[in-house]
Amino acid sequence: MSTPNQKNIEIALAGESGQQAVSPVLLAEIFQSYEEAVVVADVNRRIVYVNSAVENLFGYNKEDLYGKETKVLYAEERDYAEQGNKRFNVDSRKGPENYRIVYRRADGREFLGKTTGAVMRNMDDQVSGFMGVIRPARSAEQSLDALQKVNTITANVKLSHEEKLDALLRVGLNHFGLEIGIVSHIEDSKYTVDSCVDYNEQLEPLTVFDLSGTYCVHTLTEGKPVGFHYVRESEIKDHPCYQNFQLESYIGCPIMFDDKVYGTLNFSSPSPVEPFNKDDYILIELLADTVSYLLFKKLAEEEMAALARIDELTGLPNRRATWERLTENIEQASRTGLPLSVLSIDIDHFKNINDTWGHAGGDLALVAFARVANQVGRKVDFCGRIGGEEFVFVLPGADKAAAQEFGNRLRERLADVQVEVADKEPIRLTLSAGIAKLEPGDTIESLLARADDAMYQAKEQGRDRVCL
Ligand SMILES: Nc1nc2c(ncn2[C@@H]2O[C@H](COP(=O)(O)OP(=O)(O)OP(=O)(O)O)[C@@H](O)[C@H]2O)c(=O)[nH]1
Repeated sequence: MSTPNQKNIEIALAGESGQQAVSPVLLAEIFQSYEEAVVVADVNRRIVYVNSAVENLFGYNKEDLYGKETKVLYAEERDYAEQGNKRFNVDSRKGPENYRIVYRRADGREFLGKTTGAVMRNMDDQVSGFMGVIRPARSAEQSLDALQKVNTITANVKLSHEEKLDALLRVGLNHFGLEIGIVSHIEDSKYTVDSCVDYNEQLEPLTVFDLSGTYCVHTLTEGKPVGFHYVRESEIKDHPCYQNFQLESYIGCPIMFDDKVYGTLNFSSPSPVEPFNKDDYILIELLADTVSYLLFKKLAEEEMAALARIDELTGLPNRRATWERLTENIEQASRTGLPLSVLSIDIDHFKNINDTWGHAGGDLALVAFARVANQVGRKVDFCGRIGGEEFVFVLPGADKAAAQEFGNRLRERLADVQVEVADKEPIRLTLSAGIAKLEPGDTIESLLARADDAMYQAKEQGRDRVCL
């Protein structure tokens, strides 16, 4: 008796000559009772036959699949294309091969499948179709696959910190078959979503919850990975997280940072899942360690970047940072139309200070100037060290008169300072400053050049003064 699929298989298996290598009816009968999922496709990679195991594994009815490209079974379109290039094309001479592919079920869940695939040829040696036999990988193999992905993600220099976290969360979601992945930051009872992937697109980063309203409270109490696969059937069914969000499944692990709890890595879903096993707990611990490493790396990079912008001696913004901030201020002033003035400042007779009090004394004098500069400026003002004893003060919102008043106040405050040096008279400092106000068409260079000119005037006129 012929099955409804027989015609399709005949077409797929028969070459143009119509000669068949093996009876399609026999194939269908064998595969029907086969425990592993068998997919047969024609030369265009369209599905012509699936057995019952495919229906179970992928959650489709056979009829839904016939005529569709095998792409429908793949989680990643890229994998489908790659398989086409490698194996499932008419030029392929390779025999059966074993490989691993992430597949997607009808309900969207993904799984790793060990696959044996081959090109089928008829008696005339023409490609008559493709066949794949698929077995879901066992948990340990899936964990290994997830770990390989984690490795690839962390090693990828092209990904930003945020992209890496996003990719790691997706690895966890795929592995555990859950829908919401979160990196949380927890301080006291405040639970803040640092990063998240929510397949239902409801959760946003920076959302804040009370820790007691999340399952993570259990994770932190235990201090190790904790999982609930079916909350309704568990002892925590009265938990506020279940009452409020009906999350049936959860697996979470503390993220440790500098020997303290930073927060948690957790995955959850409104649907129950298979019970979590030992490998799952090992995997989430490794994922949490990876997140912790990424957080540490980001912090270290931020510190390095900040250090590269700070003058080591005075703690003021260095030349590079001064340029960056002044560029921002100029852009802002051009946008708002508010005035912006700068002071070019040079400490007077500094060579003499070095000669008299030594280089170390000169350094102390520079530090003393920086302290005064920080005290005199408003929050929006900033002073940068752009050379040895040369500084630039940037005053957003100040016109020339306000800048002059400010310069004189700075001069007077500096005059009050005595820099104590062991066994010597204290150092007293004066400064010469020149003011320039931002004009339309100014660049940093033209603005600072005018301020420098005014500063040289102040030097020429006898120092310890502010010139316009
Ligand atoms: N102690 C110390 N001295 C520095 C530093 N950077 C530059 N200098 C010195 O600052 C002095 C600057 O001197 P000059 O540019 O000749 O000018 P000046 O002596 O300040 O004289 P006027 O600017 O004309 O008032 C030089 O002797 C530099 O060696 C530093 O980081 N520490």
